[in-house]
Amino acid sequence: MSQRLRLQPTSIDGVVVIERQPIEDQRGWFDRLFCALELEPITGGKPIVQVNRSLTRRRGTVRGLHFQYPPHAEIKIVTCLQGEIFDVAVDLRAGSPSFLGWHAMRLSGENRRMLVIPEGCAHGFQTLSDDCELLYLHTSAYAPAAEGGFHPADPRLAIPWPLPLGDLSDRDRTLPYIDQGFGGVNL
Ligand SMILES: Cc1cn([C@H]2C[C@H](O)[C@@H](COP(=O)(O)OP(=O)(O)O[C@H]3O[C@@H](C)C(=O)[C@@H](O)[C@H]3O)O2)c(=O)[nH]c1=O
Repeated sequence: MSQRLRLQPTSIDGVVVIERQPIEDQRGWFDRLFCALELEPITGGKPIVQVNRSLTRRRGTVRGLHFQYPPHAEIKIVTCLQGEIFDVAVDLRAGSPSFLGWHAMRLSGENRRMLVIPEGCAHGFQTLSDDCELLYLHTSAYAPAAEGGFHPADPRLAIPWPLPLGDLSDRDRTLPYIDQGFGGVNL
């Protein structure tokens, strides 16, 4: 089977960039978004159990930083189908050598990059254009009672959002900063 998904590690264990290699001909293109076999090194064979899509209308909007606590911890594969975002994965895993470290990069409909957010890591993004459409693949179903989150402007993380923080949801506006006593997520 042809490889269409190229995996590139980052400095954070488990945070992986997936570069899609679409097939083009005179009609247009054919673009593989997921392949259980090619992505087995990432999912460890865990099935994708939910697929979600979101639209964010305004440039500068921030969503996040969100994660789910065990037993609903999830691997999340994030794709920007339309527009451009600044996407961030934050390592919250207890005992991780990169605890509270983060990886940030631009994802867009044009660059066809996807970011893998492993279990125990938070995810957030800022839209760099209007009308950004995202697609998420999840290894765990949405479990509101297991949701965790930290404020995107957390001073300990100091994430360099490219634009002033625009629209935030009511929930995200009230997310806490990381407490000094936070020991991380135990998986
Ligand atoms: C995340 C989620 C939300 N919802 C509901 C709850 C709420 O009424 C509405 C909007 O939810 P939120 O405000 O949490 O949506 P949003 O702030 O876009 O949440 C998302 O943020 C990014 C950063 C992620 O990584 C996603 O996994 C998810 O947490 O949709 C679901 O039904 N299923 C879901 O999986």
